Amino acid sequence: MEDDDDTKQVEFHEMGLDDRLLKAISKLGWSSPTPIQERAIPLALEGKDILAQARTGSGKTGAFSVPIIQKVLTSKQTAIEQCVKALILTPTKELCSQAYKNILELTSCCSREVKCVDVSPQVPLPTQRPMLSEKPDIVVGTPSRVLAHLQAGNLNIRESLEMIVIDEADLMFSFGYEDNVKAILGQMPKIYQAFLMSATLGDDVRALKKMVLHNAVILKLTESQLPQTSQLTQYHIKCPDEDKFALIYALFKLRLVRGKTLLFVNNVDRCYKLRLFLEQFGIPACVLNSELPVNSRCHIVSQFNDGLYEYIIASDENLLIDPQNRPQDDTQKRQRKKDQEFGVSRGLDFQNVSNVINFDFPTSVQAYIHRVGRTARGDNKGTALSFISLKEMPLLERVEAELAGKDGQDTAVFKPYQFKMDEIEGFRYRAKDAMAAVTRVAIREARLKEIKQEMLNSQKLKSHFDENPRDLQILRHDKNLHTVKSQPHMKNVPDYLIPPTLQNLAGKGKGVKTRRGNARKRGPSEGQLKYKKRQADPLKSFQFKGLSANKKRKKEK
Ligand SMILES: Nc1ncnc2c1ncn2[C@@H]1O[C@H](COP(=O)(O)OP(=O)(O)OP(=O)(O)O)[C@@H](O)[C@H]1O
Repeated sequence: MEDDDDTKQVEFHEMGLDDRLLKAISKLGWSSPTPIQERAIPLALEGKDILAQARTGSGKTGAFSVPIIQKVLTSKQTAIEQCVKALILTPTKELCSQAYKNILELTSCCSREVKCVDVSPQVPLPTQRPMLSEKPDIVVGTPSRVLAHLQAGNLNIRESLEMIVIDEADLMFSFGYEDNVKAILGQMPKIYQAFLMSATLGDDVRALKKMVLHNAVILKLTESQLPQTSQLTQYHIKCPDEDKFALIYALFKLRLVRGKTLLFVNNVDRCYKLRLFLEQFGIPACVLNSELPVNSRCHIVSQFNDGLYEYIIASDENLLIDPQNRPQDDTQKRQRKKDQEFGVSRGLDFQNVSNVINFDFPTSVQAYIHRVGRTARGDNKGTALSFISLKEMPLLERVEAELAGKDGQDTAVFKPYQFKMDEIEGFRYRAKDAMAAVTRVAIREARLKEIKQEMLNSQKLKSHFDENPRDLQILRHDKNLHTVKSQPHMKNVPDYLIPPTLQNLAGKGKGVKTRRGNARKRGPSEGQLKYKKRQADPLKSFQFKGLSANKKRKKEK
């Protein structure tokens, strides 16, 4: 059954929602439902199964969370026993954490009545048993984690479960969850209400639909896969791979790219290569990839959302893996150090991202859509810029054909980014110098160093952070890795490097170094710098019961 009802806009307060839920919605600043919410919420409240396809960033999480919370609140009026009523499955831990947070926000005015837990964090199963034994109303998790709890007897849904959501449904099979989902369905009661949410409707979603839904309403929003050109501007710039580094250096230093920016590369090594390169020019960036512990990943995203970082270099390598080549058996899975339940570009709600830069062009159309969908979310505007080497051209053409074809845009999808590469010869020269320091060994060291550092942050200090959550705010993930030798002069841009046409745009005198400016401005003394550095390093500056971490370590020895 396809729903093509086209009547007037229905507002949240006309949906028969509980006042506490309406208050939380208003606290979130959601003045009106998005199109998918407007269509899905009333149908869900009627008890219909729903298959919803709507573009990335269109508010699908609210479309299933609002009716679930409403139904839980309604059932509380007559329920005698506390039980698990809804299960939300998403393919990555980050998405679990995001859905969980959204539910917490939506239940902020009824948090005593509606309990929700996220079981995705990779702690030992028994650690989560106590919270599941309280039979929370809503359980969020990845399919593998939920199944593990079901099999361990920590969770029982056979009698009580009323609703199941499969979010980012099109990823479930390609992330290898088919068997997990089947096994979970095998433990559900015969009658339940189900929601499948997806940005695309492919064969995998159709297969899931057969498995999970009964006579569902299909909400296929005929909007484009990405926001319209008035909201999202997509540029491309042709440059050989070796020029990409000089180009990004010039764009940042000349302030041609401003605001929070996500830079996508195609593998973990490239993350560190780019980070070490930028580090030499005094441009700090965080790295996000599947090797980092999940606590660090979630912390980086939340700090980025809080405005602590300007740049994140992300590799969405899981999305770029050909589904045919995903490791199938357990041995293979164990051999891969990377977290299979990781996804940077899928569904993650990075907030207020001004720019997405495809430093490396993604290897599939879907990966392009999901990366670029991290900007221009909700009703915000955004820019996407793709660097294209000659060998990446066919991929760009595929994306262009797909977006132009499906979205029916009357203008070209991509605008050429007007930039004269030959005007940045000086940047190229410096970039070459910096690249010489970014050796394979430096990259390997940086990768190892960061993993070690992040493991320490996320495990050893976890209990400290649990007790002192405010300290977590000052723990930074973008500090210099120091695996390449830094040359202080590289951090500044002398006048002669700035192309004449860009002298004004580059904000000369506002951070871009001029000769006079240098002479006048004396930096902090070495001692001041050391003190600042020490203060900025929570591992050194934390106070454990009146002792600094270092002193404590020494004392323990
Ligand atoms: N009714 C609304 N009004 C304004 N903003 C909203 C509304 N509903 C959701 N949002 C905001 O829009 C952003 C995107 O929402 P959400 O993450 O649910 O999108 P999505 O469709 O699930 O995207 P994806 O497919 O990438 O997961 C979020 O920041 C969310 O807070």
